[in-house]
Amino acid sequence: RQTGTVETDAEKHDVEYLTPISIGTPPQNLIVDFDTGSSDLWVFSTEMAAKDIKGQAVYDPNNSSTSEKLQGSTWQITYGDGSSSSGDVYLDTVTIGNLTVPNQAVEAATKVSDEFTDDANNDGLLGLGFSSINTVQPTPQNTFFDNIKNNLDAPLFTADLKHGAPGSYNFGYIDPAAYVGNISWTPVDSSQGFWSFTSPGYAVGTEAMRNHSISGIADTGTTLLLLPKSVVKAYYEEIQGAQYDSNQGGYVFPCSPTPPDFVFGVSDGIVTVPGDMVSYAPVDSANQDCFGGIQSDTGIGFSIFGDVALKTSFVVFDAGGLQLGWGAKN
Ligand SMILES: O=C([C@@H]1CCCNC1)N1CCCCC1
Repeated sequence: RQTGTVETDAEKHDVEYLTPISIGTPPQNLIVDFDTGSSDLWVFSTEMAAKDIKGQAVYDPNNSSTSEKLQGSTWQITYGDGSSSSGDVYLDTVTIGNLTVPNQAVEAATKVSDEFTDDANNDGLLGLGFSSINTVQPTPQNTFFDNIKNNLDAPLFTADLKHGAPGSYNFGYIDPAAYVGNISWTPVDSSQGFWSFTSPGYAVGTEAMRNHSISGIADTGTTLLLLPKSVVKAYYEEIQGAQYDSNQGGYVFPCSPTPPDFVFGVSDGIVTVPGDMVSYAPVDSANQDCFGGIQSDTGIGFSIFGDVALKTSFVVFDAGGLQLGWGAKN
């Protein structure tokens, strides 16, 4: 039985968190976005048109003595923000930190949408959702975590994402030095392939908790905290000058004073998103108005607890107990 750890770094404004992995023999080093909201491990590859690659590292299966083409298999994924990618599939050795899966399905991209081409530092995605939503056809493939979880001391991983500082993903153990107090546990519904849970309520600033349950997914691959329209409206009503700005595509408000905290319940505990983390990023160089880190989940059908929520906590993704644990960071 094993455990592993790997450092993850925040891009500008914590828009995404990028983590090094290696693929093949000899190892090819790529830096990818660990995404608990999807379940494909796909990478930029030598099979793509040169015009679609702008600075990314690529996987070259022909340069790996351990790659094996999964004949006849293809994949295609479209994300909630409209971005997409597709390609074919190899089995190859994948290593994260000190953990290795010898025959991991590596989805080599032949095409990616502009959002990925224009994201120079991101070489692909590593899905940490449930394998039931892997897009490989005709036979869906397992995620890295599903392939290794039975070799781990415990079938779980943890995400310790930080604001503008390196964080870490750990596999197989809960680091007692990473959190203080008790971890609040809540059951996960994995039927849609996501780490889905229901928060019993929320509060704005120092107000009393409102009994308004919010169902959503813990998604390390989504930047913001996307909540029901009614909750978002109640929050921004407490900020002088906050308004929905159709040009920016979301709520914008004066960068100072610091907005109120947003608190949401997790079973017997609470998670506090500090006001200065709700203030996501200035909308212009004048730095007067800020784009909100809390926006509406309209049209998705459930909320998305993205990085704005996750980076406040030490989060345990427990596939054994099918539960999420939220702990206060040390
Ligand atoms: O495409 C996504 C997200 C996009 C950002 C990265 N994580 C996956 N989904 C999650 C929400 C429901 C629709 C699918």
